[in-house]
Amino acid sequence: MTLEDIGWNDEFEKEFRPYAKKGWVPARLIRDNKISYGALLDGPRELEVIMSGKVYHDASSDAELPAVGDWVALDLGGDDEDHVIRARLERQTCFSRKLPGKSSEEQVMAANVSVVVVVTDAGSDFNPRRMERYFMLIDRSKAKPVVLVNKSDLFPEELNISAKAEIEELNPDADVYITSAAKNEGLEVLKQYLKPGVSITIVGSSGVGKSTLVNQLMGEEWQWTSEVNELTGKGRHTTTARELIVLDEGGILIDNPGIREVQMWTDETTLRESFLDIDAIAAQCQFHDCKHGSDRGCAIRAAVESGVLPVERYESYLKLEEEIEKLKKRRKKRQMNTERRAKRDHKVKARNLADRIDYEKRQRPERY
Ligand SMILES: Nc1nc2c(ncn2[C@@H]2O[C@H](COP(=O)(O)OP(=O)(O)OP(=O)(O)O)[C@@H](O)[C@H]2O)c(=O)[nH]1
Ligand SMILES: [Zn+2]
Repeated sequence: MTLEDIGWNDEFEKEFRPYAKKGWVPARLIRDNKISYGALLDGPRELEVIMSGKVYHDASSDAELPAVGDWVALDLGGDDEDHVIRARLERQTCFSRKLPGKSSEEQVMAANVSVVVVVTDAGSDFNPRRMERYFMLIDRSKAKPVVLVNKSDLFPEELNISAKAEIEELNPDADVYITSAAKNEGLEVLKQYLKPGVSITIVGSSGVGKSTLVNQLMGEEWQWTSEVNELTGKGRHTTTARELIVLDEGGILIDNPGIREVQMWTDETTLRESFLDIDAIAAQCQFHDCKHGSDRGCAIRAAVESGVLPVERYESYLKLEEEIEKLKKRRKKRQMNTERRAKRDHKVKARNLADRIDYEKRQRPERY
């Protein structure tokens, strides 16, 4: 397997030249362990690496820190020494989200991904608002949006077709297909995107068929979970790790829990945004901390009384925080599972990043 097989190209090569002179080597990050990263190198070889204090301090925001999918310049350490990220190459695409709420902090889910596949279905998962949200993220990332209306075997053909049409109307740039991952129907359309060196990622709600799709793409011999070695966390394929899979027929699949989590975040933002009109009315309340009950000067109450705001709509607004709370619980659960896995798979050498950098400085003072 070559570097090109995992996404290396001329542009990266050019940018890397000065780093090569320093004796550093290119590597692609495939896993974010918070303290360390999993990196894939020529060979292929997988290493656990850490970022240098300089890379950490030079980043003016979290989004500038190395992320899954990034290409980095790696300073290989000898035995018992750390392998250190000295620089991050410019991202050619960047699939990221802004954290909800007041924070404007951006979080990178996957760098250098050319195609984002959104999986949905024509049934209970179908949600044009959520789909719009995905499209916004993909559009900003510069990746190509592809949508699969999956589980086609469960729904009448007309329903699948109208779901497809509705999605196409939302975004003329998106390629939309009707598929059944379980029956391996319609998936051949993905071949046109899965070219050597092209990275794709798959998003969509839980249970919509992402893992089933991945299994089909990997071919019969691959089992997404059962073939993963419990100790190393690596798949049976020697050329790949679970988070970055080089498909036999070309194409690089990037998948991790952080990317999968985008759906919950998307749902929260969509929920909030669907009540912007009520937020606007609430902003007119006389008191900042108005409970919209018997409070004096309540604009919400006035709007309900005058019929401007239907009472049912106000009631569903009241459930909003409850819904978001539910989403957060699910997110937390998923995060805990991920962390548990990361701890099991990798030895955590220090409690936090600052300790980690400190440790490195003490080990190799000559580099600072
Ligand atoms: N009938 C039908 N069932 C499907 C199809 N694709 C997936 N399923 C089933 O849906 C269930 C969930 O599928 P998964 O592939 O695990 O869903 P996922 O999107 O990976 O879910 P998370 O891992 O929670 O994100 C499984 O029981 C699959 O067999 C399909 O095209 N048709
Ligand atoms: Zn009020």
